[in-house]
Amino acid sequence: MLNLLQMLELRLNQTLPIPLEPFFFKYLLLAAIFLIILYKWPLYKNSSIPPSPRKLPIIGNLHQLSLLPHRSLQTLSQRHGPVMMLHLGSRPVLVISSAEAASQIFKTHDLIFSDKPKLIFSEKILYNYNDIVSAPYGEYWRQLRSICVLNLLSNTRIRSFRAVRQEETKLMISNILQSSSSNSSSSVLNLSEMFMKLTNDVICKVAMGRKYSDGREDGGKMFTKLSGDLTEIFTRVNIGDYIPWLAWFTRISGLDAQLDKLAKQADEFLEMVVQEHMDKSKSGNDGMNNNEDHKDFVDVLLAVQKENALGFPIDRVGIKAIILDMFVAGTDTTFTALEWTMSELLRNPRVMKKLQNEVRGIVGNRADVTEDDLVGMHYLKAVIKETFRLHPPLPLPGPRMSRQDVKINGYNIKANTQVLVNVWAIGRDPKSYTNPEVYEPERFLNSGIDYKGNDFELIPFGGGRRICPGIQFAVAVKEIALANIVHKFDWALPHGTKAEDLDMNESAGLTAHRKYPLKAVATPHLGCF
Ligand code: HEM
Repeated sequence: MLNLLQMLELRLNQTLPIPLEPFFFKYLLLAAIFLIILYKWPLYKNSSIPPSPRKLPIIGNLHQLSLLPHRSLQTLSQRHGPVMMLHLGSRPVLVISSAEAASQIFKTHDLIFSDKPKLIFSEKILYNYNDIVSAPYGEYWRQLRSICVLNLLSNTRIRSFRAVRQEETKLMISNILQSSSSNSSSSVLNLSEMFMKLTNDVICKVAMGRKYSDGREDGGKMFTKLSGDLTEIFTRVNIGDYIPWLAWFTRISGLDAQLDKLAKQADEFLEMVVQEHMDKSKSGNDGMNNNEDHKDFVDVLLAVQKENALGFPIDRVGIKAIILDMFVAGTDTTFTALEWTMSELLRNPRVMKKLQNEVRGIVGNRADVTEDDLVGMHYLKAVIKETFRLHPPLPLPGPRMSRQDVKINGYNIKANTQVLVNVWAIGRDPKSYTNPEVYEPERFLNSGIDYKGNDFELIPFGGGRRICPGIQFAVAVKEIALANIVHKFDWALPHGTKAEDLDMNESAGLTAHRKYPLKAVATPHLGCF
C-alpha cells in the first residue's frame, strides 16, 4: 500500500507543473479514498436504518424497479435483506420480504401500520378516501369496515348467496359444454374471459341485484366500459405520487383528466344503481327483497342507512364507495386467482389428474358439484393454497403507512414511511418452503398453514386489522367453479402445446394477471352430463 502511494505521488509530481508537498498529497489521497468508501459503502452500515440499495438524485431507486416490481424487489432484497429501505423519488418506502418481518408489520405493530398513504387514484376514484380500501385508519374506516364485515361479507351473508354462485357456475359450465361440442376453432376456450365474466356476474348480482355483463342499454354498456377502464388504470403508475414536485406531470400526461372522467362515469353508474333500488323500495316493488336471504348489498346498505342500525349514519357517498370497493377489490383479484389455478393445473397434468380423482371420487356421476361436497375436498384446498403461494393476485398490495416512529428488526422507521409487503417474494422464500419454485400442493396437505392472516409465510389477503374482508367470498366462488370445471371436463392446451411450454408471464399492474389469456380445450367427461 505504501509503495503504491509513493508510486502515485511520483506519477502525479511528474505530471503536474508544480510538485505536490508529500504531506498535502497524502491528505488528498486519503480524502479521495474516504469519498469512494462513502459512495460505495451501503447506507446500512449505519445500523439504525434499514439497508438500502444506492439511490440516484431525484428518482431515488425508481430506476431499479421493472414493470413487475415484485420481481425487482425480490432481487434487491436478496442482496440487502428482508427489511430494506428504498426511496421512490423522494419518498422513503420500507420493503418487507420475509414472513418474520411481515409478522412485525401485521401483528406486533399492526396498529402502527394500519394507515394508508394518499394516492391520486384513491382521491379521484374512491370518493376522496371515503371508501374502506383507502380510508385513513380511524373512526370512519372502522364504521365502514364493520358494515362490510357484519352486514355484507359475514358467514351468513356469504352462505345466503350460495344459489348465485351455483347458478353462475352452471351457466359457465353450459357455455364450456357448448363450445367443446363444436368442431370449429371456437372449441378453443378463452378461460381468462370466462373466469372474468363469472366473477363479474357473481359480484354484480350479489352487490347490485343483477348482472351488467350483457351490455344492455340499461347500465350494461356503462358497466362493461367502466370495468375495462378501471382494470386499465391499475396498470398506470403516477409519478407524482412519488416525486411530489413532478405532480404537474400527472396533468400533462393526461392521467389527471382520465381519472376525473372515470370517476364521473363510476359515480353516474353507481348513482343510477342506488336510485333504482330506492325507487323500487318506495314503490314496494322490491319483490323478494324483504327476505333477508335475497337482499343484495345495496338493499342492505340502504336498510342500514334508514334504520341507523349500527348507531352511526352512513351517507350516499359511503354507500356508493362501498359498492365500488367490492368491484375494485373483489373482481379482478378473484378472477386472477382462478386464472392462475387453471394455468398451473394445465402445466402440471399430475396435479390435474389427482384433483380430478378427488372431485370425481366424491361427486361421482352426479350432475352438479355442490358446496356441501367441497368440505371433503382436501386436495382442492391444497391446490388453492399452492396457487395463492406462487401467484398471489396482488403480489405487492397497496402500501401501508406508519403512524408513528417504530423499530422493525432493530431498525428505526420514521412515522409516515410507506410500507410495501412483497407477498410474492414471501411465498417463494426458501427459508419458508423447500423447492419454493416448484408447484406442489402436497406441501399443504399435512400442514396447518392457511391464508387467513395468521401464517405470515402465506398472506395473499394481507394481514392485521386491514386484512381483506372478502376472503370467504373469493374462496367460495373459486372452490365451486374449480371443482365443477375439473369434474365435468378433461382439459388440454390448444394446438398440441406441451404443458411445459405454457406461457406463465404476468402482466404489469397492481393485479398480476396472466400476460396472455389462458386458452384451453375441454372434452366432456363421460357420465357427468
Ligand atoms: C382472491 C381474491 C382476493 C384477494 C387475493 C384479495 C387481496 C386483498 C389484499 C391483499 C388486501 C389488502 C390487505 C392489507 O392491506 O393487508 C385486500 C383488501 C381488501 N379487500 Fe380483498 N382480495 C380478494 C377478494 C376480495 C373480495 C371478493 C372482496 C369483496 C367482495 C374484497 C374486498 C376487500 C376490501 C374492502 C379491502 C380493504 C380492507 C381494508 O382496508 O380494511 N377482496 N384484499
